[in-house]
Amino acid sequence: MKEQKIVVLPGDGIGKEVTTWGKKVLETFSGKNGIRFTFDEALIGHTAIEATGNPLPDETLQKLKASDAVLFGAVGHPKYDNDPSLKVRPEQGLLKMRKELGLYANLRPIRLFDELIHASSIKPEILKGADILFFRELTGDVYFGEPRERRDNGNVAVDTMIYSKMEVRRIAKRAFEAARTRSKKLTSVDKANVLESSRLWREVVQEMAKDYADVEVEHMFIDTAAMKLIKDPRSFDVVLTGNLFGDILTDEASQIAGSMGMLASASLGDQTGLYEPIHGSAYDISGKGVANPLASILSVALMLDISFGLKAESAKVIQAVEQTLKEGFRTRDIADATTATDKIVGTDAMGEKIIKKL
Ligand SMILES: NC(=O)C1=CN([C@@H]2O[C@H](COP(=O)(O)OP(=O)(O)OC[C@H]3O[C@@H](n4cnc5c(N)ncnc54)[C@H](O)[C@@H]3O)[C@@H](O)[C@H]2O)C=CC1
Ligand SMILES: CC(C)CC(=O)C(=O)O
Ligand SMILES: [Mg+2]
Repeated sequence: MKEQKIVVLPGDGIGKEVTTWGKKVLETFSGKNGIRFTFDEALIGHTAIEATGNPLPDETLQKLKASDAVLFGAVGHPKYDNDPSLKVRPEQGLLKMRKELGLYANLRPIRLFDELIHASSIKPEILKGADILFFRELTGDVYFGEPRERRDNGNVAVDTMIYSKMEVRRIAKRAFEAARTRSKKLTSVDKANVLESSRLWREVVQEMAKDYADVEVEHMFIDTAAMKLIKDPRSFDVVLTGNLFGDILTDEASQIAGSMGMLASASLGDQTGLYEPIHGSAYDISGKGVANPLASILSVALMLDISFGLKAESAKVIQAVEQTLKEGFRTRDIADATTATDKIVGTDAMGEKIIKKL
């Protein structure tokens, strides 16, 4: 039996609540098909700052580097959001983790389950059939660029938007390869009419397009992409973009799937893979037992497939989600206000419904 080490990082807020269910899903597959999962929990974010003063303690980083896959929840706490002057912040732990593990490719599938077509605020006839795969670059851009500082006695703030050709090439390669296995259409999103880093981005994608003549490439400015995503979501298939634009566009795209609580992601590089919902710690609903655990559970489906090649098991998780939605069970974020047929359940009841089907 092959042993695979999973590091679980619940993090903060609803991160803890939903990761419990992602982990339980993994447990149901352990010891089957020649793979046994072992679990090791570690600290990150506000929880880690409270315990150690560090949002990504060395002990956590060592465990992550020795892992076969990581299941992450979310970080963040209102204490820091309400006081921008604080120097040590939970999100620094997340950014450092992505950088240290070389997780440059963030895959964010926008999967619309038919059962949730009325949960979205977009009209069903605009949505039906929408299916998008985002490739968000994850270790570059303005989130990491230097200098990043205050000047002029704190009266001026500087961040640096920066990309190298190498950084663009490696994420674009993954997006082109994925486009080949899907509808052979790739939309690269930038702001090349204004930003030099975007002009470099576009130049690299144009150069690479020559090697992927079978893929239709479209270049779109971020402002137009934000508009078209809502106007005509079916006109997108694979979307390639940078760290900042990808962060924003995928939160927007969560409304195609019905809720932030439905979007899973995989962060990949050359070492271990990390799987996490796209949402944050959602302190507005934390501790109430209402968070949707399906994004964490669907992140585990991505892990089973991508990190462990367990395609049938991954499909089984997705089917369990689909079936549970067909039966009418909904956390309140995906409830359809126009019908009385939804059965509203909390985080744990939703998690249990899924586990019973595996
Ligand atoms: N990957 C991460 O760890 C991320 C961390 N953050 C951090 O999280 C904190 C809160 O940020 P927000 O801007 O509020 O973004 P958020 O993603 O936590 O929440 C945005 C909205 O979506 C709802 N929501 C999110 N996940 C949900 C779920 N599973 N079920 C039901 N509803 C859900 C929330 O209730 C809220 O109304 C901040 O400190 C932020 O820095 C934000 C995004 C990602
Ligand atoms: C700290 C942020 C970059 C987290 C976030 O919003 C994300 O990764 O989507
Ligand atoms: Mg985000």
